[in-house]
Amino acid sequence: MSTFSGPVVETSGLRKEYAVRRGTRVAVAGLDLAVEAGGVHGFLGPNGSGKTTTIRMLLGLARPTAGTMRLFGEPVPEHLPRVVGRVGAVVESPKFAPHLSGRRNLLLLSRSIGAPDSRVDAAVETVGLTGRDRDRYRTYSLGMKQRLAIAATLLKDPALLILDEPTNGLDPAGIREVRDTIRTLGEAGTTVLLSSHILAEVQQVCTAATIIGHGRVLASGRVDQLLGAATSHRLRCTDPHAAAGVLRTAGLAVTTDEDSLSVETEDPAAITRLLAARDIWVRELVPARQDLETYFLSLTAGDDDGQATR
Ligand SMILES: Nc1ncnc2c1ncn2[C@@H]1O[C@H](COP(=O)(O)OP(=O)(O)OP(=O)(O)O)[C@@H](O)[C@H]1O
Repeated sequence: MSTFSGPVVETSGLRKEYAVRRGTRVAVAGLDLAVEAGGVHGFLGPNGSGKTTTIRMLLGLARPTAGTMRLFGEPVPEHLPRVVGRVGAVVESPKFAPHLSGRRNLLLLSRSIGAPDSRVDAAVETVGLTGRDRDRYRTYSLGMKQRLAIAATLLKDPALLILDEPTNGLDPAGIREVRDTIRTLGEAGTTVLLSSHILAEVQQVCTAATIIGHGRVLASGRVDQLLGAATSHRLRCTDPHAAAGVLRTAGLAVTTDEDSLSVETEDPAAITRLLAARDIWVRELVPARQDLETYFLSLTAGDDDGQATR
């Protein structure tokens, strides 16, 4: 095992142009990406913003026009053979034999890569297919098929797992199953790079995120830092007009909005304390935390399709 301690995935000035009939299409336009070890890193952007192209380049499936990429510190694609054993990826739906059970499919795969059969049990358990693993693949729901695809990548016990839109086409139950699997993997120490355009889903599992648009990074960092601390609180109380005066006198920033107030403070207990002392009673006090979706929309506002332009 290497003692490498830098970002697990790193790209610098990564660019990909496709020749199209009327010139050149820029799919990735100078992308600087850094994914630190451990946890789930969301790779987020609207349709056509360059996520799949970036992932394909990292995996040696497409050749960059310019820029550099590293996996575990090794330049890729040049040294991909050195690191590929540590990388699992679900980019397209893998082919499983429909008449065989999920378990049998995994056993065949694990033997083909020389992994011990015990890995199959571990993988089945991690993706939550225990109890259904002996059923035929063709009887699986889409969510189960997607989890089996993830299980297949776990057979080589990867330190980095790259998942491209793994919840695409799934119903809410399937999305939840796959999300739980991803969360389990991240908590177990696997670094997961998870591409998606469904922000609300991603927010629930990601520790860090990179948001791209037009093939460029718009924002990157820990999810809690991207969203900022919740300092804004929405307040409903018995006398909003008097409450606004009390809170402003105490030095808090207050804006009024019909029957509720918006109050800026890092200590919401102070609001209840100040108002109770003046016989004003709080009915509702809710932190108005920005969610990733709102943040994402504010960054990508005005994009028709997220595509890069020259
Ligand atoms: N083989 C190709 N030839 C020409 N253009 C391509 C090719 N592959 C991708 N593109 C274009 O590159 C841009 C980025 O596509 P890409 O699939 O990487 O985006 P994405 O962020 O993964 O989108 P989605 O969420 O829809 O999967 C798009 O404009 C797409 O049409």
